[in-house]
Amino acid sequence: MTGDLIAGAGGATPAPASMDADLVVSLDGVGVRRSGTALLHDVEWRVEADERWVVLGPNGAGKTTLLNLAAGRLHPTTGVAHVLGERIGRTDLNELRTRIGLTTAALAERLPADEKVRDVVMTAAWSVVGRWREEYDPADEARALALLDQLGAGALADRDYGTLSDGERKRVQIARALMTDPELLLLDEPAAGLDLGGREDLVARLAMLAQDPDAPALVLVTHHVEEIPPGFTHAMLLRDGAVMAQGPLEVTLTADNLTKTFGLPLLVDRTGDRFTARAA
Ligand SMILES: Nc1ncnc2c1ncn2[C@@H]1O[C@H](COP(=O)(O)OP(=O)(O)OP(=O)(O)O)[C@@H](O)[C@H]1O
Repeated sequence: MTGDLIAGAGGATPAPASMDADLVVSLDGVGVRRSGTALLHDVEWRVEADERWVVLGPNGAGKTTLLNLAAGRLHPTTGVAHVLGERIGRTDLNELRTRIGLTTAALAERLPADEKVRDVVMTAAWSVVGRWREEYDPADEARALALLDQLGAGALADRDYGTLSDGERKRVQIARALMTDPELLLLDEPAAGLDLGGREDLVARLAMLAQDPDAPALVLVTHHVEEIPPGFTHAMLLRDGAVMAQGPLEVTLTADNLTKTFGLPLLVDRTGDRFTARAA
């Protein structure tokens, strides 16, 4: 992967003068409530353009809710959320969303099985799924093919999306999320359901993206420390909608913090730039 295709974090809309222009996500005392339940409470979070964050926590911790906030798909119930310099609730979210790449299981389900892989990627330029009558520039097609190449999926460009393996689909989904040259890339459990080979291949590709200085700011949600790609810089640990710990990876991903987050005694080991965790 070369990263040539990924522009830096320059934005179409400048951040308000009071905000640090390098701040991609800024949450101040953010809470989200649904049906009387707090899905997130009192979250303080700053993501800078050159940071690569992993969000870890058990089922139901609020990880997807946090990602949806960062994607501008959800309004905070309390507190203030800025994404790419825009205040959520006071901005045109459709415009903002074109500046954010997002992969989630729910979005993946909407991709048509009979669509050519190259079109699955290219249609992101129009924020649509399923090619219809949109006019595509040859440059769009070239970009889609180059992104597929970059993700190791170039040979799949003319296949029907529905014929791909889970691992191949994940790579195509990431290429699609990068199509609009986003300033922020959000990945919700990209390695879920992959076998060991598929996971390691994806981790290696995400590591290349993470280490590319021209890549967008990255936020990756996972349940497993084994899935943290080398090059990720920060971690946010969530439990029951509350932040248990956050900060630079090497000081945040401790046995104590993971034990607190997952609610059982855990040991964490680091080998080179990879992590493993197991019950103590
Ligand atoms: N609209 C809603 N109304 C009520 N509760 C909700 C709503 N949406 C989510 N929740 C609950 O909020 C909690 C956090 O959900 P969220 O999907 O953010 O967790 P998660 O950390 O991503 O979980 P998982 O790892 O299982 O995907 C869960 O208990 C979920 O059931």
